[in-house]
Amino acid sequence: MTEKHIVWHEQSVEKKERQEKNGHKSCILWFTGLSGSGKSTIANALIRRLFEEGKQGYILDGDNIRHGLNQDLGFSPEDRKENIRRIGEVAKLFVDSGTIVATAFISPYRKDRDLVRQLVDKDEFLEVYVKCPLEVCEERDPKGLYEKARKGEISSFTGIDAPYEEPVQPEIVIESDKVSIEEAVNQIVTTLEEKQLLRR
Ligand SMILES: Nc1ncnc2c1ncn2[C@@H]1O[C@H](COP(=O)(O)OS(=O)(=O)O)[C@@H](OP(=O)(O)O)[C@H]1O
Ligand SMILES: Nc1ncnc2c1ncn2[C@@H]1O[C@H](COP(=O)(O)OP(=O)(O)O)[C@@H](O)[C@H]1O
Repeated sequence: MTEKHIVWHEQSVEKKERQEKNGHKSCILWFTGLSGSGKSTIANALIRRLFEEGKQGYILDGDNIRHGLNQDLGFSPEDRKENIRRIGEVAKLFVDSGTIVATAFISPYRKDRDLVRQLVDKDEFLEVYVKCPLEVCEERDPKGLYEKARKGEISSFTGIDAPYEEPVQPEIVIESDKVSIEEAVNQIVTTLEEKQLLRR
């Protein structure tokens, strides 16, 4: 690789100072799960709850990011890897800004998720597995994509003809076919409290 003449610049305001000002720690809540499992719905309900309690939160959502930052990427394993790598780097910047960032990407490959985990401190990454049987996701089919995938109109669709690797030791498991959206939010808030992330 050619030498890159670039130097890391420290900022005048540190992460710790931002966290102190916000009154809570910052972290990545990495939602993963099949399309239609409820990642986006639960992340939105959570960030709304945190917002109403005066906490700084933000969502990075698969569909939105693929409209802009990652519009050059498709759904091959290599493109999904690059998708997750870039999101990981962006999420890390949000952590540095003092924000609780919720990311809602299928992120089907364990290795790609683990690479993001390694980007931040140990207590700054929480994997949130939104577990939901394929049949339930397919029945929900909020965007009609499973139907298209079954008809062969979309190829390499996760759960149909592309793999999803379940997390091995996620910090949080939400069984979205068994708990309500509100219960899911409570479950995440409880974990954040237990890990002392909602305090300075
Ligand atoms: N082939 C294929 N496989 C899976 N998903 C597909 C595909 N094509 C389009 N979509 C739509 O894109 C959303 C998933 O994007 P992600 O960036 O989360 O995917 S990944 O993490 O890179 O695997 C996913 O959105 P969610 O339903 O929010 O998960 C789909 O709406
Ligand atoms: N307990 C639940 N948790 C999350 N979503 C649920 C739940 N029950 C039903 N749903 C519905 O399932 C769909 C999930 O879609 P979405 O949040 O876009 O999933 P994803 O982001 O994982 O693709 C939504 O239409 C949502 O209203």
